[in-house]
Amino acid sequence: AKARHFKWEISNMFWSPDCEEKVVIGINGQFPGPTIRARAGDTIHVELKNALHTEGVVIHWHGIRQIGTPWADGTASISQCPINPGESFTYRFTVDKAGTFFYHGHFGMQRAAGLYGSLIVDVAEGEEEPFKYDGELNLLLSDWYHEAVYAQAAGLERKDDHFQWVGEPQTVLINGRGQFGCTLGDVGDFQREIQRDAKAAVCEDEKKTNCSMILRSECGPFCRDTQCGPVVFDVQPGKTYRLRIASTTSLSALNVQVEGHDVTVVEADGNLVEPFDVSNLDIYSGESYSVLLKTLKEGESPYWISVGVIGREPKTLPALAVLRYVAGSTAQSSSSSLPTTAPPETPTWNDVERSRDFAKKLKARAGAEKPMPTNRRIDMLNIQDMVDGQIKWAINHVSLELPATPYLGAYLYNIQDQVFNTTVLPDTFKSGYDIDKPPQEQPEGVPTNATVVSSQVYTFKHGEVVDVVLQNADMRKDDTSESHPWHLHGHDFWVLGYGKGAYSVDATDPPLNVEDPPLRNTVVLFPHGWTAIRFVADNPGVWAFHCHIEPHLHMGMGVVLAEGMEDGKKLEELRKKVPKEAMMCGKTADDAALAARPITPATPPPPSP
Ligand SMILES: O=C1O[C@H]([C@@H](O)CO)C(O)=C1O
Repeated sequence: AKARHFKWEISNMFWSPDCEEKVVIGINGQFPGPTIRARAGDTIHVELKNALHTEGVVIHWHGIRQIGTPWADGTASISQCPINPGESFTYRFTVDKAGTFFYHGHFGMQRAAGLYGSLIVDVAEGEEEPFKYDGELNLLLSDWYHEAVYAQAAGLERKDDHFQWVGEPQTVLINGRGQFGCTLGDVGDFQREIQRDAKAAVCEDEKKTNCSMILRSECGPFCRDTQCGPVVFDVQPGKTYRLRIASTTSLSALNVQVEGHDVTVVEADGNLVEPFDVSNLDIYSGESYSVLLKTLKEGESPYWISVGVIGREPKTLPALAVLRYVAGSTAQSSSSSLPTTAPPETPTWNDVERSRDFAKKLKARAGAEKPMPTNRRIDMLNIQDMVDGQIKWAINHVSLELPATPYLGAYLYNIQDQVFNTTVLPDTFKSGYDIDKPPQEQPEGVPTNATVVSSQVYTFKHGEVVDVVLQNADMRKDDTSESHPWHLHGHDFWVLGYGKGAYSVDATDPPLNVEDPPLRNTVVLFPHGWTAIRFVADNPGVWAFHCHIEPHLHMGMGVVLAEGMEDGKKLEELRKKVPKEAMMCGKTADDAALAARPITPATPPPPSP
């Protein structure tokens, strides 16, 4: 295993992800940030300088479990203090297993501002994947808003009738590239409508070399070498490629299709799955997949890779990339043509049955460890409710509000009650809650508008095996319910099942899958349904578990899990390992400073004459 060192500077910069110039948060002048590539067992050292002038920053390593390094999880207010403008912080953690991951900002809505990149871990030296491939293509998917995240956040916080939802994104991006209001391929009426409304973009410098990729005249041209030029993947015929696909969208659920090619799913969230073939793949924010694609014979024309919105009524054009066949070793093919075919159509956005069927196809790869029996079940009712004039998302009627001091620091210095509300969160919600009614219209006996904003946590003894049943319900509007991708920090979990309506132990049909459930770190909760997962609380730390939709988390849709914090000895060990700079804020600032001070007494001042 190796130590891999990276030096990053994070700053605001002008960029044109979709041909419209805006400000993004970049790393070392790049958007998306640089790809981290490592092998399982390696240690990653990222020395990060915050060159933003007006806000702190943290980076979360999505899907990395941070075993024994909870302070490196990169969640502001939970695992560390934000790194102040001008200051540096070094993340040090082990990537313990192979897989397709990514990293992103986890303070405010910085992920939606473009702070993300890929993190790819290969198997350890000398080890092999149980499948073979000749090459890799990497697709980091995201969505992009023209409105600055500060305006988005402020809109979500407005009171009463002034609440301003972020709406659908302007553009879907593949590897940080997209074309606003414009599509490279021939499209249907709905898409033409969106296109007509939007401004056509032009190549930044048409005379630049390599501007060979002239696209549809009504909205182009786009040069391949501009920031919004389409992604073109060159492939050779008769080979197998591993497509690594990860989604760090702020809002959108996506569906990915490669025209003319079925793919075989082999990995989900860094875990091997029993291979299965699909013609298209759903991916929610926070998820990642690897699929194998077999290329066709020589002389094929180019094909579209299409990434469209599902789950919410789309107002955003599908993103398109090109799969270009090049013969033999002439990788720099002169061919500049786009596919002449119509891009594959995205499945109907609200076909939940189709999406649920896809989700249910995922099973652990044969031979994987089976889950152990559970000790505890927590039901988590997901609702949207009004609190003091603000629209909030809440779990069991508690909407998460993060404290100024990191929870982890509060435990390390034993000052929990100075930092957050220490009343533990309830393991269930009031029986009789009608999930088919909005919170303000609950039947008698069930509290209405009972939601509070709070910093409370769930606590777990080391080694507890915990089932969580996420329960979806009506939003504030009757008969409406949305899908939510839930992401757990610090662990993978088994996905035991998905169901419709209200969860009930007796009526669970089919029963929960404890035979071959897939391990994941993100799972979708479908509209008006439930999702059951199981995890082992064997990684002492304080971890977030939340909806990965950026505006929903901002509206309180998450919970905090304090795990193994009851063991004084373990806490003592942990305290010695945590970099003090991680806790130099809020109520832990003094303790951390004290602990960092050298034992040797300061030199006494010279005696006055
Ligand atoms: O949190 C949300 O708010 C809006 C809507 O419910 C209120 O305008 C929406 O679609 C969300 O997902």
